[in-house]
Parts: sequence; C-alpha cells; structure tokens
Amino acid sequence: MYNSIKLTDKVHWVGVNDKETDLFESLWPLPEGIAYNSYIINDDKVALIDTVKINYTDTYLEKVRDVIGDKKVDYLIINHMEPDHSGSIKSVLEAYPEMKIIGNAKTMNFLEGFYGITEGTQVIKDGDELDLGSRKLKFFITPMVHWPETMMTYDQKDKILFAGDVFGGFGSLNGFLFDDEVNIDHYEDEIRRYFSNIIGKYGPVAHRTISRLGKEIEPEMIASTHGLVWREDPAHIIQEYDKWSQQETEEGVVVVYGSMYGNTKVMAEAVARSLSENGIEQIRLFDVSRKHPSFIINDIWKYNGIVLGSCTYNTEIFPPMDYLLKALESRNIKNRVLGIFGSYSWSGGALDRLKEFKENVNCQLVDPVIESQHAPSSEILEKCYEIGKNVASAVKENNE
Ligand SMILES: Cc1cc2nc3c(=O)[nH]c(=O)nc-3n(C[C@H](O)[C@H](O)[C@H](O)COP(=O)(O)O)c2cc1C
Repeated sequence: MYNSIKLTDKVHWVGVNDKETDLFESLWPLPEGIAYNSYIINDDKVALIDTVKINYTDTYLEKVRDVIGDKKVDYLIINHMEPDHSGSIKSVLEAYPEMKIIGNAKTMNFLEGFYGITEGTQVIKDGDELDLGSRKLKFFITPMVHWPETMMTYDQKDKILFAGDVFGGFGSLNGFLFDDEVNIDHYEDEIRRYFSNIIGKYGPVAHRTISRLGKEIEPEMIASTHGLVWREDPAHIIQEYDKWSQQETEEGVVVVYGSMYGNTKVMAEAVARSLSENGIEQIRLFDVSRKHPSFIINDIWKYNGIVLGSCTYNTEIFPPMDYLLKALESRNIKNRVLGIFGSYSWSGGALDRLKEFKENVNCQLVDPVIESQHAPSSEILEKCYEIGKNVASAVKENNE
C-alpha cells in the first residue's frame, strides 16, 4: 500500500514528499519540506501528469502500480520540465516503453537535452485535446510561469486543472492533501514564500495566464505540482496568486539591516521603534546576515513598506545586503514605500548602492536619506525616527 490518494473516481495523486532536501533549487530553505505532486488518470487510456524528482522514483512507480495494477501507462503529459518533476521520466519510460510522452514544441528541446529522449513523443499545441475514453483533456500553453515550456492540462470531465508549478507552495503534505483538510492560515506563508521566491519574477506573466484561464475554464479543483490540492475553495488560491502576481500588498514595514559591529543595527532599531510609535502594527526587523533572503523576500512581498540600511564593506555595500538588493531588483519589486540609510567610516559606498537600488525599482523614496559616519550621533538617530515617521504615514496613505 503506497498511499496514492483519490481526487475523483478515476483521478489519483501519486506524488511524493521530500523532507530530505535542505535547499530547493540549492537556494531556498525547506524547513517544512516540499511535495512533488504527480497525478494519474485511470480512464480507458491511462495518463500520468508530470513525474517526481529522481530520488523518489521507486516509491513513485509503486504508487502508480497501486492505482493501475497491470494496466499500462499510455501517456505521460509533461506540464513542466524542471528536474524536480521530470527526474523520473526515464524510469517511467523504461517501465512503460510503449507510452507516448506529450508536451509542446519547447518541451521536446528540454526532453532531448536533459534525458536524450527523441522518440515516442507527441507535440501538442495550445487548445489541443487528448481523448482518454470517458474524458478529454485540454492543453493550455502557458510559457514563462516559470520556464519557457510550462503548460497546463485541464480535465474537462472532472474539471481539474493540472497547473504545473502555478498555485504551488512550499511545505510537504503531512498526511493531508486537500485544502479542506488543513488550516490554510498555517500554510499561507509557505505558499507565498514559494510564489515570491520561485514565480515572483514572472508575476506579470502569471497575472496574464490567470486572467486568460478565468475567461476559458471554471475549474472545480486546482492540482499543482507542489503543495495542496484545492477542491473546497479553488477560488482562494487563484485570488491569492493573482494578488501576489500584481504585487498587491497590505500595511506593514520590513526593516532590513546589514551590520558588523552594531552601529547600523542601532539605526535600524530607531527606525523600527519610530514605526511602532507611529502606529504600524506589522513590523519585521531582520539582520540580513542571519535571516535567509528567502524569508525576507516573502515578507517584502506581503507588506507595502521597506526600509533598508547597510554599513560599508571594502568601499561597497555589505555583501549580504547586495545579494538581497539584486534579488529584489530581479523580481522587479514595485509600489512600495522605501526608506534607505547607510553607514561608513572613511570612503562610504553603502548608500551609493542603496540609491542605485532606488533608481532600479519603482518605489516611493521617503525622506530623509541618511548617511552616518562611525557610531550614529543623536542627530542621526533623530533622523532615523524621521524615516520611521515618514514611512509610517506613507504606507498608511498607500493602504487607504
Ligand atoms: C572589514 C571592514 C571594512 C570596512 N570597509 C569600509 C570602507 O571601505 N569604507 C568605509 O567608509 N568604511 C568601511 N568600514 C567601516 C564601517 O562601514 C563603518 O564603521 C560602519 O559604521 C560600521 O557599521 P556597523 O557597526 O553596523 O558594522 C569597514 C569596516 C570593516 C569592519
């Protein structure tokens, strides 16, 4: 018994849970693990949708057999070629050599490049259908959410959208699979962290894709390649993803500082205290060296205010702060209230990079912009309070 889980009479989840990988894509921490979801439709014809990471192939194939017994897999549909989903393709093909691999034209380049597979494939175009017997699947080509070949598959009978990575989240499935089996609030952060870390850069494409699908289909279930299957309230995850894809935020401020010996930290704490005194209830204060950027990005995605302060290191900005700035620039962070301050002792450098960051993102810079030499003086700390006050009033105004 390998714990496949029924979605409907003929559709099963045959995914796996990964609690062993520390860093997703060797970048993003997985404190709650992650699930690689694959689904099988056991109709007259049998179709698998995506596979799982190579480490879990054996368990995965057992789950597939658990559902279909001695039947063969007729089709393997590839919604996404990232190896956490495509890693078991070769093994599935060995187990079911007659199987046809279905993808779009771009999928095939990846299939050949990663796995040397050039035969037994079927190329589909946007809007094409595949008849499994009692149902027809329809394909939607949805490039760049978040790879060039990404697509989605819609089961028109059971009204299930197999969405690839879109609508996915971090966090493994601890016995539950469906949205109605868990307290969603507990998972919201991990879902947004997945969105902001992995899909966020492609927000505008995600928004266009969601708008298009909204006009063409009315799914009753959303089945992504990571995280929960949404059957009770699919509209919830669609709304959340759409909101995040447009960078809609709520009132709150994320203060991040880079500090070696505490002087910049004192400034950041003054800003944070002022934010609190000026009525901001959601304040996140992070040491950029100690909080992984994955979590900082997640909170920045949630709130409408950011304050960034950094010391100077060898004539440049403190390296971990530079890493965060690049991550935000690459995600085209926008529509935030922004406060900045730097510290130095002889040449300066940190504040120049923070000003460059301001030029690279579409955010509203709030006065004063501060540069402190050595330890912050009481005049400097007063200005930090001013940053807090001005950021507080701007984020409140923006939230009205
Ligand atoms: C290793 C190291 C390198 C530094 N490089 C520079 C520099 O190139 N230019 C400069 O103006 N200050 C430099 N500083 C000084 C700090 O940026 C400055 O003292 C700042 O106030 C330190 O803030 P902190 O206490 O928050 O770490 C350096 C300090 C250290 C420890």
